[in-house]
Amino acid sequence: MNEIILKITGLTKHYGRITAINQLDLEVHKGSVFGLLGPNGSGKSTTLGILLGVTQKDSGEYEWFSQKPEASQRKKIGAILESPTFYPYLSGIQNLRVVCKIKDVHDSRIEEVLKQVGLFERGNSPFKTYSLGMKQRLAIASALLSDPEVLILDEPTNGLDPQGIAEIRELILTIADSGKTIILASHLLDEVQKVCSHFAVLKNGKKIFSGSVAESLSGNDGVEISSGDLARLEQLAQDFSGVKQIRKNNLSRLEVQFENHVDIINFHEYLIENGIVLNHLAYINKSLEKQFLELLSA
Ligand SMILES: Nc1ncnc2c1ncn2[C@@H]1O[C@H](COP(=O)(O)OP(=O)(O)OP(=O)(O)O)[C@@H](O)[C@H]1O
Repeated sequence: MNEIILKITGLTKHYGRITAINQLDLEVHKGSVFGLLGPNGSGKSTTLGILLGVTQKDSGEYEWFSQKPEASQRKKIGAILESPTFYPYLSGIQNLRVVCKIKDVHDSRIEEVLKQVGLFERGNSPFKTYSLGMKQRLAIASALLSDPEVLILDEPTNGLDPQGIAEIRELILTIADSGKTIILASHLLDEVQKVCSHFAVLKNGKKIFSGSVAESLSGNDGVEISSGDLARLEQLAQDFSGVKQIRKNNLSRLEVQFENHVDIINFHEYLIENGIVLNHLAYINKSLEKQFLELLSA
């Protein structure tokens, strides 16, 4: 996952007095599912628009595949920025034929992409009979026609019902498994948490955080423990080096925070060696949501 697919440096865009993107730096690595997370108006769509060459930047640079932007790269990037317009009376297959002509892609790709998005059985039905989720899947199929290395999606589950949302998220993961790099903009933390491997948080056009989702989720916030002899447990916890903080909560359990997560295992072994058997042990995990809200309110 070390190859850099996209590198953005100091990207800035103003709309009159509004700074839509402010000195944005980002790196997206091959094979990752990268989430651009931020509330409405934080600059996600503007960023994607610039990266696709449909919006002019004011300053800063970006490189796709370690090269300065040029038209030929667009073939390697599939994108859905807004709901694409399909002909309502034409079938899925006929609509994709139109896209093939525009993109100069051979028709033989249609069967493959329809299978990929799970629409093969409905390929001959008119577009207007598709559910919203199916329409979105056809849009993704259309973006996949040129077999791009990168797929860019702006709010891919907007307006879908829970089943449609689950299907699209599943599809994104399947596409990522096939080796493509995916960049998606979303204001939904839950979405980023469920499908992305890495993410950056934008606020007023500025990047206020970037990192791996797994690392952010495994943020060691400690454990909640209790035992028959709480006083002894507390004493042992105080004596253990690596314990940052101990607090008795309103369930008469101890919440113990550590300097780093390796210490949790060591800590448990240490308690057993000292004759303490825990009757409760639960990890306390600060959710990504809490971290996200903290970041945005900072
Ligand atoms: N064409 C435009 N003209 C003027 N201002 C714009 C234009 N496009 C975006 N903006 C402004 O730039 C800022 C960033 O907007 P952008 O659409 O990139 O954010 P976003 O994070 O994608 O939000 P949303 O999810 O609401 O689309 C906002 O303040 C928005 O009002």
